[in-house]
Amino acid sequence: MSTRFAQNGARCGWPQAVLFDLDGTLIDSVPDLAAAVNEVLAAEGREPLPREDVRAMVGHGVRKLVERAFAARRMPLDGEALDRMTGRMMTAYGNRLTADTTLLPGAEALLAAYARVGVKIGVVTNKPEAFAREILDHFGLGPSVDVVVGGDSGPARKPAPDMLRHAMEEIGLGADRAVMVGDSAADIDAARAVPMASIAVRGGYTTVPVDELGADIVIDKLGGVPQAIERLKEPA
Ligand SMILES: O=C(O)COP(=O)(O)O
Ligand SMILES: [Mg+2]
Repeated sequence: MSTRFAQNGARCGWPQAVLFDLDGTLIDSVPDLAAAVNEVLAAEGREPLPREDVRAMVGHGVRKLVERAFAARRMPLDGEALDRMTGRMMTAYGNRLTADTTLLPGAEALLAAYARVGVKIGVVTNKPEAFAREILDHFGLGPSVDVVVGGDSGPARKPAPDMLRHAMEEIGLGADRAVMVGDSAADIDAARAVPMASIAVRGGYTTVPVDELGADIVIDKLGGVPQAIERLKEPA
């Protein structure tokens, strides 16, 4: 992070806030998402999906994941049937939010470092807010995070800009004071629509090649965020 922060701890300068996507950016949740969706598929007599397939289905919320999973097992769902299966998925996944989910390397240190110097931290995820909070608390990240906006918090989900704007309203700063860090098109498209600076981290759940997402900077690892932010120009 900026030496300006490191040296004097002041809350001036840029950025004053960093917004993080959750799944594929701070955590690897696919093992639990896959186990839960396979439980719901099994109850309908459907074959399980490999984790790699589920990985490509994450990022647009629980309902979208259920829709994609059933479509992949030749059982397209919509309307009430999709509502019902989404309800089952909420129960199945809610029962194992952190059974096999892991923090991605560098997540803990990064959030703690920003929190220490007074940079506001937001988590902006398409997964339900309560699930996100439970996961963050499980990994001890809750106290470092100033605002959590989930797919059911009210604002339209990413790739719409609304959740990012809402997070900045809660934080009390303009979008030009923040950077969005994410793994997929939903995150980077949302940031561009705000508009807000963005960093894409490789290795997440994107189906679009990371270099084609249109982020201001692409980095290999979460630990590279502070250096990437140094390279981003502070908005006028
Ligand atoms: O699709 C989801 O449930 C969440 O995905 P996100 O945390 O990457 O926004
Ligand atoms: Mg993600």
